[in-house]
Amino acid sequence: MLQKYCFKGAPPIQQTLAMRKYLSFYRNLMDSEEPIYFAVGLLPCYRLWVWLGNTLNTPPTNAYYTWKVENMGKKEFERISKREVKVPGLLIMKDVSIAKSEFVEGEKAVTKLQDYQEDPELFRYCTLPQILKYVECFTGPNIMAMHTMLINKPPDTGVDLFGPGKKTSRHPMHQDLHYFPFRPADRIVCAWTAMEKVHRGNGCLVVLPGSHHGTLQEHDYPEWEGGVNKMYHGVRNYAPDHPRVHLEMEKGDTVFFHPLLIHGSGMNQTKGFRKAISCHYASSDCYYIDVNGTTQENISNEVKELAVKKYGADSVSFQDTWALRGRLVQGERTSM
Ligand SMILES: CCCCCCCCCCCCCCCCC(=O)SCCNC(=O)CCNC(=O)[C@H](O)C(C)(C)COP(=O)(O)OP(=O)(O)OC[C@H]1O[C@@H](n2cnc3c(N)ncnc32)[C@H](O)[C@@H]1OP(=O)(O)O
Ligand SMILES: O=C(O)CCC(=O)C(=O)O
Repeated sequence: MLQKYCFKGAPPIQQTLAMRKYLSFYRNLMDSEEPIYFAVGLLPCYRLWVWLGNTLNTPPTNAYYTWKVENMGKKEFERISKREVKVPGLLIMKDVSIAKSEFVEGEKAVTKLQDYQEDPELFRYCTLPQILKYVECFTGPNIMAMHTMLINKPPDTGVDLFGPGKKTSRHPMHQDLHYFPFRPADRIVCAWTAMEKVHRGNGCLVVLPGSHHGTLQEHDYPEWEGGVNKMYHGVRNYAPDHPRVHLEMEKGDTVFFHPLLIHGSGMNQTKGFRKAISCHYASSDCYYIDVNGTTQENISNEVKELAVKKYGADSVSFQDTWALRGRLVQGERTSM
């Protein structure tokens, strides 16, 4: 640990007055109060680390970078999964293999948090200047965060609760534009950040390089033996011999990609959960399109059905579901 945080050794570490006061506060609390007060006393600190992690401008070269990444997002994910906080509009998704199971609970039951725009802790990711600086290159200065996800890809090894290796942790190859009723595509970009090391073993992203120069393809559910997650549509036809790149990434690495890029992710063959956080951004100067009669009609119908079921919103259009969830993160909300 000393090495990780660039200390030369233990001897030079001295207790300062501030450290002494801080530690004696907790000792007194523990010695003189009921244990519950100690837990309550720790709360400000629990929130402070996360705030510091999000606020400090700590680049990957800084000794505290790992500490910062560890304090961003993961704690909030835990609290949401345990239902300690309730976030308006948030969809908590279970993997199809356990969707009907009562026996998997907490973090292990959560494959994805979707639409975290009302959770200040997680949404801070979408406002990070380190991310927006690159996003702006694609969107221009008026930036909307349109779609937010924290993905917790579950193990698919068949050795634990997830059944006999049904491969449902895979994400079929798709183009994100299939889900979006707004254009132009060149003003939309996804930022996807690894919350831990991602590699082929735990299901990193797989991309077909150059495919973003093509057009939007027809998408539908792939015919997978073990079942497919709801709304996980895949591109119907793509050349199976198209070169592929597996994006192996370190914790904290971010990839930015075009909404026409054909991509997906593999099965998680480890016993751990592979976490990543992402946001789809669009220029607020983009405009909505009517997808009726196009290849996007199938997903539009599914999303509207979900909006009716969840919110009883029977007159909501596909475009409205996006306008309601989009949040301005920079500049002016001109059109979207
Ligand atoms: C303001 C209105 C907002 C409307 C919300 C719109 C969401 C739109 C999604 C857009 C995605 C854009 C993505 C672009 C980027 C590319 C991608 O990420 S592609 C993948 C996109 N798809 C998803 O992300 C799907 C996300 N999941 C969900 O939305 C939900 O978790 C859900 C699958 C719809 C289920 O949620 P919920 O209805 O809350 O679940 P339950 O009440 O527990 O169960 C209901 C019913 O559904 C079955 N079920 C649950 N989970 C799954 C699953 N993973 N796969 C299949 N079926 C599932 C469950 O068993 C219940 O079935 P029953 O028969 O009714 O008992
Ligand atoms: O994180 C993953 O496994 C896949 C995510 C993805 O394909 C997407 O965000 O469009």
